[in-house]
Amino acid sequence: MTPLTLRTRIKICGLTRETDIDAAVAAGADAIGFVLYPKSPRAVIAARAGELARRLPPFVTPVLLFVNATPDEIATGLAAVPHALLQFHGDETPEACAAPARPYLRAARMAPGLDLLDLAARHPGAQALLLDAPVEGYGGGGKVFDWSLIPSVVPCPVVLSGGLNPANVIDGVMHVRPWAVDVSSGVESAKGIKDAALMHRFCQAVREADARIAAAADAGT
Ligand SMILES: O=C(O)c1ccccc1NCC(=O)[C@H](O)[C@H](O)COP(=O)(O)O
Repeated sequence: MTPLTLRTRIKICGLTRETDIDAAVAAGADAIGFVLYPKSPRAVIAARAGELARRLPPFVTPVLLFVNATPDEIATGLAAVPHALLQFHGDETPEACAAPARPYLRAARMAPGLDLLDLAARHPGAQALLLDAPVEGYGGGGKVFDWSLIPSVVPCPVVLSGGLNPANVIDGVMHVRPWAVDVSSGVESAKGIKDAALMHRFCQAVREADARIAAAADAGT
């Protein structure tokens, strides 16, 4: 998807506790997602996202995830976490995603028939497309989608998501070569409760995939 990446970025999503933030950062996460969708079992309110985001060190990006939120709800989230990247995970139109005039990720539910190139064209302002499995409740369902649905060339960075875990993320990175990976369920002990050991293993597995890709490039294969 993306030209050879030396280091696949890692986003861990759906954190609700300080201890999980610390463990995710220690494991090597580049971005931390806060779910501002009240129907999610991982939901936090904006003020809580602000508290948790203040714990992040420099160069670890907070991401605010919305599902069909109102402009007021998005503004409230941004007031609490002013430097956040936005993630739109619902049925938002391109105009709604662009309206806050902030960098954003557009989630795509990867079902047969989805035209990813058309989606990318309709979201010229998206920093990346986040490819997720189609699940009930919009996301965070821990389901893997068929990676062969991804076109060989996508004209923007791709975040591979949906059912990743320490056991399958090497395959995912090597198959898709995404700019970044995103995980929630696969590093949890319960919904919204992250497991430090699983986060560590997940990040190590991504680094292993990067090393294998670099070795293959060196070998000219
Ligand atoms: O986490 C949720 O509950 C959620 C609810 C509604 C929309 C999106 C949601 N989460 C999205 C994510 O956590 C990730 O961006 C991604 O989909 C990975 O989820 P998972 O398959 O659980 O690893």
